[in-house]
Amino acid sequence: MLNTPSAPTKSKISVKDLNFYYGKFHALKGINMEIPEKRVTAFIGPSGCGKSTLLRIFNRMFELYPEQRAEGQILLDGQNLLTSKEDVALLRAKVGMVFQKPTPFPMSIYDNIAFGVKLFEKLSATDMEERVEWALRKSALWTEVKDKLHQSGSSLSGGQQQRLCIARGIAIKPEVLLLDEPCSALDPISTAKVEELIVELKNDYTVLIVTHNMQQAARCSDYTAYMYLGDLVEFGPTEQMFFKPTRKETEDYITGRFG
Ligand SMILES: Nc1ncnc2c1ncn2[C@@H]1O[C@H](COP(=O)(O)OP(=O)(O)OP(=O)(O)O)[C@@H](O)[C@H]1O
Repeated sequence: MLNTPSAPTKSKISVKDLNFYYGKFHALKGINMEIPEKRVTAFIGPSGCGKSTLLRIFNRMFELYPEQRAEGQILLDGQNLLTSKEDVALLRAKVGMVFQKPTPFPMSIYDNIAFGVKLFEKLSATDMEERVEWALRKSALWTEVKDKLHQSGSSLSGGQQQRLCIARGIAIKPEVLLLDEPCSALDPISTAKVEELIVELKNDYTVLIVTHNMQQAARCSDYTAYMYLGDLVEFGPTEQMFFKPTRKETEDYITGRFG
């Protein structure tokens, strides 16, 4: 069953004439798109088309590397985050990211979540306990870990670790959550749990997900962007992209005739 976006929603992120370079390599070419608020937008396309590159621009991750350069505008609620003077740590509190491989910090389950919250908020011990429980419940992990909050995060299974990373990401209450192939290291049961969670998260967050798994894009996303060789080929409601794409290239990719 494909998702049909419910009521239309306002744009959370506007991408305008975005070009991106790794040194001289032109990796993203004139991308324009409006990413809807409180919806799940999936980025699909063959390996190397620029999906992860685009995702990492949304929280300025690329700035860690001096040879990487973005031109154009990315407006988050109207503010260009590429030129904003805002501290990058504050941007990353608003735009959280979860990576392909689960990356729990080498500390307890509880501290994995409390650590990031402490950077941005001064909470009493009781409020912190509530926040940790809230994030773990939202991430569908609470019942599995509530009796072992002080055990190491790395003692959890891969799927539980990934849900812990999602809990850590949402505990600081971001507005946007970036998920870069969050299920690629997970078994089918854990994948199903994370997918359910993604659908749940859009009640509160704008979710952007890079995935190689077309069924996953179809199951979880409201909007889908198909990319190829640094171009955004087509972007629209997921149902339309899967059943009535306007571009032949999209249809070929989605039906597996690509390549
Ligand atoms: N650090 C880098 N330096 C130079 N080129 C890079 C770098 N990272 C990515 N690229 C190139 O940029 C292009 C886009 O890569 P990107 O990782 O964004 O693609 P992708 O669609 O996410 O691929 P995949 O699905 O395989 O993860 C590719 O041609 C890649 O080789």
